[in-house]
This record gives sequence, structure tokens and C-alpha cells, in this order.
Amino acid sequence: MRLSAEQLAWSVHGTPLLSDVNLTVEPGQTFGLVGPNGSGKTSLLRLLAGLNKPKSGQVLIGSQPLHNLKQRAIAQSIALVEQQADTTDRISVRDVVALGRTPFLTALRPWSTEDDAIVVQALVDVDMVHMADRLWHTLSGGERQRVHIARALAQKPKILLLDEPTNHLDIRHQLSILELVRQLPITVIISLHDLNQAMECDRIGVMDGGRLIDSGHPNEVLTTSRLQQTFGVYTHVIDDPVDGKQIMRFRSAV
Ligand SMILES: Nc1ncnc2c1ncn2[C@@H]1O[C@H](COP(=O)(O)OP(=O)(O)OP(=O)(O)O)[C@@H](O)[C@H]1O
Repeated sequence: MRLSAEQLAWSVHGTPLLSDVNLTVEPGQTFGLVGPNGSGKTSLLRLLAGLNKPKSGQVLIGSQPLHNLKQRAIAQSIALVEQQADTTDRISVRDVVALGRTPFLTALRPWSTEDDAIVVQALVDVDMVHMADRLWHTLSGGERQRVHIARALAQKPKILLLDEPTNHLDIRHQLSILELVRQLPITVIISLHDLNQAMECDRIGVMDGGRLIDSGHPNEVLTTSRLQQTFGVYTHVIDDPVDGKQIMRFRSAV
């Protein structure tokens, strides 16, 4: 499903935090959102998920303006994995993931064995099935992160929004989650601080000061001059002798 933002702006107490964001992510694409701390990545993802209301402009899923849809209808299409989602409830890992099925349950369509299977598959996908009966509050940061991703996968979204999903993960789980996300046949927007990992996305958008200042193919967007100007680092680009891909080496802060 296509996701677009048209002339999006957002402000808090009169302070503009996002301005003039125009973006289209085609069905099935993985779009990497990068930018320095405070550049507006989380704010944009929350607007795209319908959690914050734009001050002006609109978000479209397919051809439907998001603001015309009820929360339940949005949740049937879009899943968001936030950076800091927490709960103090005594709830098992399996039950956290089962929450992903909530938008699809009705009196006429109660919980079924199909939902059980979807929950188990989501736990398998993030390598957490062995902890299905553990209580949420006993998990480590990285384990919680993987459970949140499983909850979003159980939602079977057409559009998946992920806010720095790898920030607590060990390297093996970083790579496996990114590989999983890239292979999903759905539209994905993922914010990432690891710019070498972002290079694996189909397209990249760069946020700076609440604006989407550039977007396009990773090689065209993450140039050494962009890294210097926007991220404040001097970078060398080298070719990986194994697969010929470009690797960025960050030498020093500007
Ligand atoms: N509810 C709010 N009230 C006031 N300021 C806010 C609010 N939400 C975000 N901001 C500010 O908006 C700016 C963008 O924040 P945002 O969290 O979107 O950045 P980010 O690019 O995701 O940053 P990071 O890489 O550090 O996670 C920051 O300066 C932040 O302090």
C-alpha cells in the first residue's frame, strides 16, 4: 500500500517542529529515515501513524486521507513500533504480541486458532518463541524491543513504521530484524542511526531541522558532503572487497 505525506506540518504550543514534509513511499518499498538527534524522525513517524494530528497538510494511505479513518481502521493497515513503549502490567510476552490482533477482533469474529498461529509466527520471526510465557517486565531491553516488533508483525500491517528498532539489539538480532523487515512484502518506513544499515534500504530520506531535506537512492543521498553538512562528520567511503558495496567510515566530527 502506498503511503504519502503532502505538505505536512506539525507544531507544539506554537513552535514548529515539522514543516513542508512531502513524501511518497511506494507499495513494498523499504524507506530509511535518517537524521541527527532532534531532526524530527519520531515526530514524522507519529504523524504518519495517525498518533499526532498535522497542523496542516495530510497523510494518505493508498488514496484515503488518514484523518477520514477511525483508529481501528488505521490499526488494520498501519503498525508503529515506537522507541520507548512500556507497560507496567503483569502481562506475558505472548499476550503482548496478541495485542497486535486487537484491531481484527469483533463479537462476530472472536479470537481463533488463526490468531494463535499468527502470534506464534511473529514470535518465531523475532526469535522470541522460547520466551512466550515469560512476564514482560522480566525481559531485557533488547528482548522487549523484539517483542514490540512481534506485536507489530502480528498486526499483519500493510504499512509498518519502525522507530530505531535496532537500538537495543545485539548485532545478530540487528541484522536478522533488518533482513526480516526488508523481505516483508509490505511498505516499511524505518528510522535508523546506523547509516551503513540505512544504505540497505530501497530509498532514504534525510531529516534536518524538521524538514525532509533530501530523498532518493541511498548512494545519491548519503554523500560525503551530506554527511559533513547535515550529520557533522568527515567520512571516507570505501568499497567492500567481498561484495563491492560501499561502506562509510566516519573519521571525525566536523
Ligand atoms: N511533544 C513535544 N513537545 C515539545 N517538543 C517536542 C515534542 N516532541 C518532539 N519535540 C521536539 O521536536 C524535535 C524533534 O524531535 P523528534 O523526537 O521527532 O526527533 P528525532 O529525529 O526522532 O530525534 P532522535 O534521533 O534523538 O530520536 C526535538 O527538538 C524535540 O525536542
